[in-house]
Amino acid sequence: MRALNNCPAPAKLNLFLHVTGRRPDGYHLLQTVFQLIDRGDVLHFTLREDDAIRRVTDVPGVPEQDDLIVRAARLLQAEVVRRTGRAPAGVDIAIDKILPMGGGLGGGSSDAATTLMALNALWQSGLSRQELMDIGLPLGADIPFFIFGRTAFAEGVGEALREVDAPDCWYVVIEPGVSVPTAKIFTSEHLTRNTPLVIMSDFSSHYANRSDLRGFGRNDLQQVATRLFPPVAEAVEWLGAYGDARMTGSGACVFCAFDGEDEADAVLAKVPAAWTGWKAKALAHHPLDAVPGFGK
Ligand SMILES: C[C@](O)(CO)[C@H](O)COP(=O)(O)OP(=O)(O)OC[C@H]1O[C@@H](n2ccc(N)nc2=O)[C@H](O)[C@@H]1O
Ligand SMILES: Nc1ncnc2c1ncn2[C@@H]1O[C@H](COP(=O)(O)OP(=O)(O)OP(=O)(O)O)[C@@H](O)[C@H]1O
Repeated sequence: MRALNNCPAPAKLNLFLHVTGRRPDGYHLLQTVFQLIDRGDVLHFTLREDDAIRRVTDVPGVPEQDDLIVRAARLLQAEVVRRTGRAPAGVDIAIDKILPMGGGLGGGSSDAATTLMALNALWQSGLSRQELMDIGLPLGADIPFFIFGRTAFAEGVGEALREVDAPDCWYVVIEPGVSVPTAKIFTSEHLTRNTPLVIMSDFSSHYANRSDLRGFGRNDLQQVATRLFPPVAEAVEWLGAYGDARMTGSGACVFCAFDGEDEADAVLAKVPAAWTGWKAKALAHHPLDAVPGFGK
């Protein structure tokens, strides 16, 4: 096998996100539910004759050497060298980037996760899912989730994952047109860091017969982000007229759940022209999950 084309890197939504503490290294302890959705970037991998790792698509604002895709590929390549004493073939990586950066949709993390899974298959390196998750975590707190590949209740900094059921619903997502730097939100003096712990079954029982999150949890980062980025506040207020609108991750995107596609379409038709809006369906599994060799 010389190439793997059309590898999906789906986005995630944080259905709720509680900040429950802070570690001595400054990272925050979270409780969240990660939901995969059927919208994302698409990556293409072609092996090279030499051992170079190259991103062959220009991504505005992200130099090749800083790209999480390239950094993830290098880490896996180094791990293969450590295990076998031989460098695997280099790779050209192309990306169809559609997810906004600093959108809270986990785009960069998902790209990196797909890279680790695809190269594990192309190089036949045989690493387990857990080993790939361990390689990814230092690059981004959301990477282990994308490799885990199921709707997940997450704790720690997002790396302690348990599969959980969530409704098979539709989401309307609004991109308010700003990019939110995650670190700026977490370092704010206004961030509350002491939300009481919930237990996973609280979430499951709340969600048993409904798609609406109303009454369960919140996104603790939202208060800080809406204060710093007024367009995020405007999007929450606008979408909030149709249901429980919440921010995902550290923002900027805002989402709301709907039982049916028709309801989502009706709201989407009204999104003000100044914003980008789209719908997506909840995914219970990562689309690469069903492909053999991507992690075992
Ligand atoms: C907030 C979430 O979107 C929830 O899904 C993610 O945990 C953020 O993940 P991410 O964008 O991949 O962020 P990272 O690159 O890991 O971290 C960026 C910065 O955010 C802060 N950060 C991030 C995650 C976390 N649990 N605590 C933190 O304090 C740290 O200052 C870190 O330097
Ligand atoms: N392949 C990549 N795609 C997007 N961003 C990347 C990539 N590689 C590095 N980055 C950097 O990571 C930053 C965060 O991008 P990303 O799209 O993951 O944010 P996000 O959706 O807010 O993520 P999260 O929900 O994890 O906070 C970008 O601003 C960019 O500088």
